[in-house]
Formats: sequence, structure tokens, C-alpha cells
Amino acid sequence: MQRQSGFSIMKRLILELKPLIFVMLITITMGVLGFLAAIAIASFAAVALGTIVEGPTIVTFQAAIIIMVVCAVSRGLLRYAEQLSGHYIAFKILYLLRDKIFTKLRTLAPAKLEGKDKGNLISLITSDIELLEVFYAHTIAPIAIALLTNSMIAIILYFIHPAYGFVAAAYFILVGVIVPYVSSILVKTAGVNYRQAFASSNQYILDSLRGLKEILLFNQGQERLAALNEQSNQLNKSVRKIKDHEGFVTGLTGVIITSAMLVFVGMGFYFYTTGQLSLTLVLVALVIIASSFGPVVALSNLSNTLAHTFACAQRLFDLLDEEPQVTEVEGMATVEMNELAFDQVTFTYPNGKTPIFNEASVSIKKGDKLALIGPSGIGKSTFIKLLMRYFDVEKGCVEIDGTNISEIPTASLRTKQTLVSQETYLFNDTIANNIKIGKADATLEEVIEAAKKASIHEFIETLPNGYETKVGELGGMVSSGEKQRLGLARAFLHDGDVLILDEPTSNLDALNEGSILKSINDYNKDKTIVMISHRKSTTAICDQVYKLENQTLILQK
Ligand SMILES: Nc1ncnc2c1ncn2[C@@H]1O[C@H](COP(=O)(O)OP(=O)(O)OP(=O)(O)O)[C@@H](O)[C@H]1O
Repeated sequence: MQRQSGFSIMKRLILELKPLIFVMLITITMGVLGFLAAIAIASFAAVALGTIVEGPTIVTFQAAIIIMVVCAVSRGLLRYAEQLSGHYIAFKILYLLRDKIFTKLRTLAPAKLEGKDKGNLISLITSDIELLEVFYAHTIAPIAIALLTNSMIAIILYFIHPAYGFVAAAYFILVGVIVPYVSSILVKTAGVNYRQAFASSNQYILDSLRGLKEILLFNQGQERLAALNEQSNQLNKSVRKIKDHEGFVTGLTGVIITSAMLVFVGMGFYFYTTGQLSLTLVLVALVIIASSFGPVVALSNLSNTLAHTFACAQRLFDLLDEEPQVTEVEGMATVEMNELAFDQVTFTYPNGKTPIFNEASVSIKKGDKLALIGPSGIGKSTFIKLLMRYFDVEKGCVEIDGTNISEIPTASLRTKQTLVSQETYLFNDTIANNIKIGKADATLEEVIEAAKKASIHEFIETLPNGYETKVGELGGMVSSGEKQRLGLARAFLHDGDVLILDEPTSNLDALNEGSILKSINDYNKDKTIVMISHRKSTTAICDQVYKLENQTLILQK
């Protein structure tokens, strides 16, 4: 992926704010007023002190105290309003971004998600998105607030004495712009490295948990543990780098602010002794400069978190910018599926070297039962992927009733075609709901009927809560064959016109295979079936058998 500049990432993040610009203006206004109120408290304290020493100058002692009280109360209310609106924006944006990610994942699935690292995706959807909250609630508004507040302060100081104004402006730029800018450049790579290390460590843990059985079986525990420790060390190293840097920037900022105050003390001493300013104004200027670094310090601290935030944003935008393998066709259309045809199809995987198909043709009529055989890795599953348009073909075309499949609405295609893959995934839900994935509004009677057809009803009846048993409660005690039959029950319930079966009985014994094949045959007389199998016994129910050989389809029976 191309590394984007901090500026372009920031620009994109800000553009996401468009729908909430009005709330953002409220946050900024509240923030500026809040800071000015805080500075006014200290400044009028200096004025009050001045009236004791020199007599009333700007306002009387009582007026200064009243202004301080009003400012103190306003400060609290303004800060509350700023935080409330700032967080409203942040969480609303996170909601919008999550929605965008899920929409994107839907368009990328299944072809582009097949090879994606799931731990990485989990980090992206959970922790990366969460970190963007920092940008929206604690970055954009503080930048605007600092810009406005400190410009106003520099102008106020300028009116007390022009030299104060210029010196203050120089210090504000140093602390709020130069230090964070240089710092963000220095720490950027560390931030990106940390997010990558974090995501790959997530993936490694996920992978180890999934493959726990294999790890124990092959006595790989120690090796995995050592690799995990190594990953933790790498993670610690990148965190340490970032934290060291944070400490340095905080210290440096402190030194700069202290030097600003010393310079103001020196200037004040000079202006007072040369009679250019009264003691009250010298005190007020000193108090103002001492209390006005808050907004720019917030900026300076930001550069540390910004490294994380930009790294997360970059990963997020990389995903959002990824082109789907096929462009979805929107809408819904009536599709009959009277004939599926491969017409002179040539196809090579985007990252593959040799074609899987070279001018392969076949025609499957409604009600045909077609089996596809061939050695492992020859392209049988690829045939299905092209039939379901997970990928677009390179040359030739896949047609449904004479229409190119790439022009048929994707949702219509999915409704009509039902795939039972080699691996059935069971969600941590009830058995009934797992079957209902095939038809969300199915009644229990329909679910039971589908389960009976798939020869899995008796097994479900033996479970503690029958169809209401949660898959998680079974603690992984569903065998591969039972899973496969639950997958078939889903497909029977879905009742599409074309049933696509990828090794539907590979995990079943001869007895169960026989009853499943009988069901497939009995209940799908009018349906088109495309089946992949290595077993002769399975292909027996098919009236046509094609062999995939030399990148083409050869009729065997
Ligand atoms: N997404 C992909 N990107 C690149 N190559 C792929 C992809 N999916 C599969 N392949 C490759 O394409 C070839 C055909 O794979 P396919 O899964 O279609 O074979 P198959 O005949 O179904 O194998 P099996 O019987 O073992 O399931 C294999 O060499 C495989 O490595």
C-alpha cells in the first residue's frame, strides 16, 4: 500500500466531518470562550492585586472580583459544553466510519476477503477505529481552539505592549506548530510500525488459538510461545520508542514555556523601570503569558497521539480505497436460470501465472445434474467461483439465459444460487437460527423439514435444548459430518433454483452419504445441481459428469 502523507490523511479525516460541521463550530466556540474565561480569571486576579498596590487602574477591586467569579462559573459550563459536543462528534463519526467499513467489507467479500488476515481486520474494526476518537474529540477542535485563542492572546498582549505581542506569538508558534510538526515527523514511522506489529500479533494469537489442536499434536507449544514472546518484545520496543519520544517532547515543551515566562519577567522589569508600563499591566501580561500555553500545549501533546491516529487512519483508508474484485450490480431482477453457460471462458487468478481455464465451454440446462471431477488443485472450486461471479472472467463469458452474468443484479444471483461449501461455518447462535441463515423468515416447521431432508433432525433432537441449543454450548462437539449436514439443511431451506455442492458428502460415512444423496435427488428433481466430488458414489446421482483437464471441461458421461 502507498504510504499517504500526514497532511493528506488529516485532510481526509477532516472531510469525513462534513455532516457534523455545525456541531464542530459549537465545540470550537465553547473551547475558545472557555480558555479566554480561564485566562481572564488569572488576569483579573492580577488586576485586583494591582488595585491594592497602585489603586484602581483598569477596573475597581470589587469589579475585578465579580468578573473573576462570573468567569469561573462560565469556564466550568463552557468546558462542559465543549466536551459534550466534541464527544458527540467523535462517536457519531465513529458510527459513520464503522458503517462505511462494513459496507466496504460487504463489497470486498468474498473474493478479496478470502486471503485477508483476519486478526488485522479485527484490529481495524475495533482498536483502530477507537483511536480515531482521539482525532475527532481531541485533535481538530484543539487545533482550531489554539489557533483562535492564542491569536487573540497575542493581540491582547500586543495592545499592552507591542513587544509582548511579538514575543508571545513566536513562543506560541514554537510550542504549538514547530515542536509538534518536527515531533510528528520523527515519530511517524514508529507509530506505523506499532500498529502493524499490534495487528500481526493479534493475527498470530488468533491463528494459534484456531490451530491449538495441531500445535499440541505436533508438540509445537514451545516454538509458538517463543515466537509470541518475540512478537511481544517487538511490540514493547515500538511502544518504548513512542513513549521515550513523548517524554522528550513533554520535557522540551516545559523548558520552552519556562523560558517564555523568564523572558516576560525580564521584559516586564525593563518596561516598569523605564516607565513604559504600570505594575498592574506588567503583572497582567505575566499572568496572561503564564496561563495561555494550555491550548498550544494540547497541540504539542497531540503529535504523540497523532502518530498512532494517522497510522490507524492510513490502515482504514487503505481498506476503504481497496477495489472490489467484481463490481456489484445493484437492484433486484427476475432471473429464471433456465440455462447456465460457460462460453469459451478463459480465466487466470489476478495473482496467478497460468490460466485455470482456457476457452472452456459447457451448458447446464434447468434440472440438469452435473458433476465436476478432476485432480486436486485443477480448478473445480474456481469453476464454482466463476459461476457465482466471485471473479469476472478474462475472456469469453459466463451467461445465464443468454445474459452476461456481470450484468445480473448480485442480490438476484445470490437468491437463486445456493452453495454448500466443504466447510460449513456455524455461528454462535441456536441450531435453528443457524439453519435459518438459508431463509431468515422460515417457520420452525420449515426448519425441521429441512433438517429432516439433510438427515440431521434426529441428531438435533438429542441435543439438550433441541433446535434451541446454542452452538457455543456444545463446546465444539459438532462433528464435521454433522456440520456438513447442517450446511445442507441451510441449503434445502434456502430452496434456490441452482444448488451448488462442493464435496457435499466428503465428511460422511457410506450410510449417511447414501441418505443425503437420496435427499438431494428426491427433493431437488426440478432443480439444477452442480456438484464437485472425488467419489464415484457421489457423482452417481448426476446425469452428466465433466472432467476438468488441460484447462477445459471434458464430458465423461
Ligand atoms: N484466490 C486465489 N488466488 C490465486 N490462486 C488461487 C486462488 N484460489 C485458488 N487458487 C489456485 O487455483 C488453482 C485451482 O484451485 P481450486 O481451488 O479451484 O482447485 P480444486 O480443483 O477445487 O482443488 P481441490 O479439489 O483440492 O479443492 C490452485 O492452484 C489454487 O492454488
